[in-house]
Amino acid sequence: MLSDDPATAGPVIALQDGSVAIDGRPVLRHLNLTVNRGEFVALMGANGSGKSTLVRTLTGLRPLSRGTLQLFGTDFGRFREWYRLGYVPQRPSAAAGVPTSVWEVVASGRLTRRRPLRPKSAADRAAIAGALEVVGLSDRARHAVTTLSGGQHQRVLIARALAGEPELILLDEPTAGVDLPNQEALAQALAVLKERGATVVLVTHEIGPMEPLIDRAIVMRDGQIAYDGAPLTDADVHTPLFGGAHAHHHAHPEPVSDHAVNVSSPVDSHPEVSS
Ligand SMILES: Nc1ncnc2c1ncn2[C@@H]1O[C@H](COP(=O)(O)OP(=O)(O)OP(=O)(O)O)[C@@H](O)[C@H]1O
Repeated sequence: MLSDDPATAGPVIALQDGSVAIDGRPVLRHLNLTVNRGEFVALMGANGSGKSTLVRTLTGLRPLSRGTLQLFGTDFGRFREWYRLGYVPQRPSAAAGVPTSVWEVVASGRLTRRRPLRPKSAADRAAIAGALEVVGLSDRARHAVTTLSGGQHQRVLIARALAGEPELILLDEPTAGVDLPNQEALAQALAVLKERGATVVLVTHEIGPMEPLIDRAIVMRDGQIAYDGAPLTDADVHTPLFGGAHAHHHAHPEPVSDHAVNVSSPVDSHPEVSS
């Protein structure tokens, strides 16, 4: 999946002085963030601190109002290699509309790899089957996604991202409202990605079974990076770093989350994140 080409040896994400304003209100303020190839980063912080906005900015769903962003060494404005990114949004959307099978949702993750109007290749089929296996849902391939639990649903979305064989995967609270067995299945899927050398940015409120995977923790506070360093534990979440005793996080309620600030994509030409 990864090449040893020296041209791809630099940081996967390089954000400099990045600011984002929503309706004129600053939501991200002067962020500097470099993520190197193969790092597994936990992005943490109190509710409303800007984690989702940062992830959306990194995928192009939210434009920067100031600063520069490079992905894989390419200026964001010139970046076209969307197949190198996988994105699992906060809000589960796989079941919207007509009942779609698990296999179809995962297959949609191959869209940016395929040339239009071509039948799926053997490589496509192998990638789809492999992604379902990684998340432990091979036996559910023909089931309608509407029949799945919230945790299984999240695993389908992760399989969709995996099917595109991304080098960088961004996941926005995949474990929120998910029971422990499903969290463990998610952790196993992410461990496979990590072994393959992928770079992972994981927004999370609780670390739980992800703990052994995490190389680096970033804590957001009021749209800025309050901490960037060694991995934290779930106990650290109650420290002032996270906004003090009155600003504890709460996991989003079942099913998974129904986030009030869901945004639609202002970037039409971005099939991997807009479906
Ligand atoms: N579409 C939007 N319209 C208005 N305000 C928004 C929008 N999206 C985000 N915000 C605001 O930006 C700030 C950061 O929100 P964001 O969702 O990025 O935080 P978060 O750290 O991901 O929070 P959570 O843990 O609750 O998901 C919040 O104050 C939020 O209200």
